[in-house]
Amino acid sequence: MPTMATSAFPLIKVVDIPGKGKGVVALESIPKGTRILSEKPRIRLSDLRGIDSLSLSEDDLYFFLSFPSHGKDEENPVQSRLKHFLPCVGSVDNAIGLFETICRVNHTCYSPLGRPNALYMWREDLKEESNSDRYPYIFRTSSNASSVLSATEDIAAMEEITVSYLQYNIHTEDPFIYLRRKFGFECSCLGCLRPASARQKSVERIKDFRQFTDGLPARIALGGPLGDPPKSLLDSIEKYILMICAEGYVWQLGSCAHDAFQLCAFHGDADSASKWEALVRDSHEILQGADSPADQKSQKLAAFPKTFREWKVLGSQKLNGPCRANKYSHTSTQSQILVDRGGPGHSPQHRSANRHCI
Ligand SMILES: C[S@@+](CC[C@H](N)C(=O)[O-])C[C@H]1O[C@@H](n2cnc3c(N)ncnc32)[C@H](O)[C@@H]1O
Repeated sequence: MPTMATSAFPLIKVVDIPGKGKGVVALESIPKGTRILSEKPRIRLSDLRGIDSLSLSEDDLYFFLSFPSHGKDEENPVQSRLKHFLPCVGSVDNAIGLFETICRVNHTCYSPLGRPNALYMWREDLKEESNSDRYPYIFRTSSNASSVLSATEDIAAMEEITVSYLQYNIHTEDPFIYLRRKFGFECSCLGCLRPASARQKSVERIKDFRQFTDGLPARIALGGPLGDPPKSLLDSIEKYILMICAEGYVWQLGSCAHDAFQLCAFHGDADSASKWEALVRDSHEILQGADSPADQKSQKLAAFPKTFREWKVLGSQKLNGPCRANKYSHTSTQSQILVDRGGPGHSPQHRSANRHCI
């Protein structure tokens, strides 16, 4: 497998990774936000059904068979492998591709003990070439589709590059069980090596988070004497942000911080609203790129919170910017992140009344 040695991309290499088959490591440090690689598929199918009639060259068949298979012996060896490539081959039109290097990237779960340091996505939907030097991870293709691998963390030289096959969505099922059922392998990331009881506690916290966020828009909009006092709701939002980030899902910070922004904007607190939305913007910059519509919207709201369409609809009240959630800004590294295993309300700091907020 080749080392990628072009000036456009950082140096990476496919190597053997104990217990996982092959994997990809960085040969130099890669700053967060870097586009590590964009790659066109080596083999592309319009959908999975095409696999039966696929005639592979000898080279391609050899390549296919170099991937691990978790299928039963009687299964078609190509098909049984394809099943396990699926996380990295989806596209907007459901076409399937097999990528020389991107398909070698292993998985890490989001957990209190770690998280992936990269993300890949298929950028077929974007039709122009990127002209952004500042945000090179935005890849736009004008012709054939590509899959793009971007660093979501600073990656050290010789560190393995991993993604989440479940993308950055939160899952309310134990990922170890889900991955075994769906992709046929037993994940050996640090989160999955925890005892089942510890993994189950994470699942419970994630369900609790999901329940809280599902009910949040209604609670924010209710406001006034019938609803939660806005300060205490804001406090709860921050506690849940801390909890879910401690579970490794740092990308949830963006959507929760936007909820907090709305709450402050509904109550006409420009200063606090702006600070919350700055966290949203940071999140979007890494995940979607600074020229994505989502990021441009949050840049504008952070700079001019009063342009929010429902500005001050619930009156005027001084609230708070982030007090501890800013620790999770994506300029932080994993090691700086506080792990709050107690969940909302369990830590004395969470209950402190006179907090100093940014
Ligand atoms: C898309 S391939 C990744 C490249 C693969 N390791 C190889 O040798 O070509 C997915 C397969 O890699 C292995 N794998 C990926 N992440 C893993 C993990 N966290 N723990 C154990 N095996 C993993 C599993 O065999 C999985 O089916």
